[in-house]
Amino acid sequence: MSAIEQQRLIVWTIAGSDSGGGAGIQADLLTMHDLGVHGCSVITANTAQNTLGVPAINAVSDEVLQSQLDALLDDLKPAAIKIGLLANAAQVRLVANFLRTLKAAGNRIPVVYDPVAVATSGAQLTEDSTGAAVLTDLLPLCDLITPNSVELAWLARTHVDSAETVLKAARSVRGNHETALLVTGGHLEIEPGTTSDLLCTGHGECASHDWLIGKRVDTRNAHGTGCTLSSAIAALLALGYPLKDACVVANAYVRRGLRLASSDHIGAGPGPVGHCGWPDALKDFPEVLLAGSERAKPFGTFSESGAANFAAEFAQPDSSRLGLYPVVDSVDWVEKLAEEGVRTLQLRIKYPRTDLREQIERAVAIGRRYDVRLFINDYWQLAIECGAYGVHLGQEDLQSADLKAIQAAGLKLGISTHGFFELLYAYQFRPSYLAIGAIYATSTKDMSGQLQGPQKLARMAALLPDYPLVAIGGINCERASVVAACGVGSIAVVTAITEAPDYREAVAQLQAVLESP
Ligand SMILES: Cc1ncc(COP(=O)(O)OP(=O)(O)O)c(N)n1
Ligand SMILES: Cc1ncsc1CCOP(=O)(O)O
Ligand SMILES: [Mg+2]
Repeated sequence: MSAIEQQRLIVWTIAGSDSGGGAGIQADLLTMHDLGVHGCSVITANTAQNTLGVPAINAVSDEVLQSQLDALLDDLKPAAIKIGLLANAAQVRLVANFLRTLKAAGNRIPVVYDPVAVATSGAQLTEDSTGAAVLTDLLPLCDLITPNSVELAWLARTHVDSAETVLKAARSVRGNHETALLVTGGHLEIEPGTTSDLLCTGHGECASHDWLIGKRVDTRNAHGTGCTLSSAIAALLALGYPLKDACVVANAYVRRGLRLASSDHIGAGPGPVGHCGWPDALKDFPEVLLAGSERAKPFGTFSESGAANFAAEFAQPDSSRLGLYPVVDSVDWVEKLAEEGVRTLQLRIKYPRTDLREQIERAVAIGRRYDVRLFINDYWQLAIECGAYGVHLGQEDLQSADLKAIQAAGLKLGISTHGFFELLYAYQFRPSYLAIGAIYATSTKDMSGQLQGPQKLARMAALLPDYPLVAIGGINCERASVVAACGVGSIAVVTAITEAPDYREAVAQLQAVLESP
């Protein structure tokens, strides 16, 4: 392969063919192509179907299924696997054996299983005994399974008709496995006018769940949404997106397809969801439900203690472009950079001494003198007491900090985010700015597993074009113009200034990049 050829990642779909072209293998390959990966197909059944129903399933034999898997493994190794319709328990066991062998050989390939059991038309697509085989053989080998509420009820052998019963059934299906579970909510309406997907992740003490709420798209063209969602997640996992990010981006991809294909007419029945490219509009993305908000009540996740500290809609800064934003660890640096005309600064003290309050007071006084937007990292109580311009908090601080007190004191609030899921989560607080990082590898802080890169940054920034956004992590004078072109109005740096041979020169260069039109 020459240096300019780029290897396209391969994603397999092990699923049924939909002769109507709306779901199954056909939807999967369209999705994978749309998201920039190469899709390979392993057909489990040649379903005869159109937009009105499914006259026949036509499962392939075990030999036919195995031969496709073996052929692909010889030459087209996957970066992720999506599994859809498995027509009977024997197919479940065959695919499970195949995955087990792959894993035993040391392959770490993400597997997403969409347990297709019942078509939107109501047609049963798999044999009854399949469910039990899924739970014992296949589920433990998957990273994520994505049932809709009907499929969840089928797997859990229970009735699912409310937030509470969805959560209970999801927990019973997951059992003690690490497999994450995303229950798609198209069939249930927990909050009027919306769809709610339940995402269960983590394991043991770290198990948690999130509700993803999206505006319901009024369309009958929803055929193939489950297949499209799961293959989009597989494609995104192959591309290196973390699971929660892959789930919210795939959710948006499907809702974009529903919105843009809503007026299509294909067949006499419900037509297929569209495959309409990367989701770049915030309106297609779900909102992440916050436990402290009133809205969480019908979902059973409302917590009185969370609500006591909860606030949203923080004071906006005087400009949505905060410009060059050095993050420094001493009052001396605050003063030197204020003297250079830097207008946004953060005091980030990770090893506090006994005179922490005094340091913050001095920094605040300098900030006032030079008209600097001075943010204090972590120490929100001292920031309030000393009258700082604002506070910068990490995701984990959002549970413990008293957001009501920060808001009541009129302080601005900046929140760190690392990817799409956290961006959507933090946006629910409507902070004064959202920071996105780490853009590049950095020696200042361990950010392994949280690197975004400029393409992802640009995709995130496109969702909030007018919102104050700050990029941070590994940014230096050479990289600053690429980062600024991603659509952020501010760049936060530590070492690009504190370790520069001439910090004045670094400030001037970085400011020039941010101020150029
Ligand atoms: C502008 C900006 N963005 C991100 C961070 C990181 O904050 P946090 O997640 O709280 O981590 P620590 O800085 O506390 O290690 C930041 N400080 N500033
Ligand atoms: C505090 C922080 N948060 C995310 S990356 C980072 C460090 C940025 O430092 P540098 O600009 O030296 O890479
Ligand atoms: Mg912090």
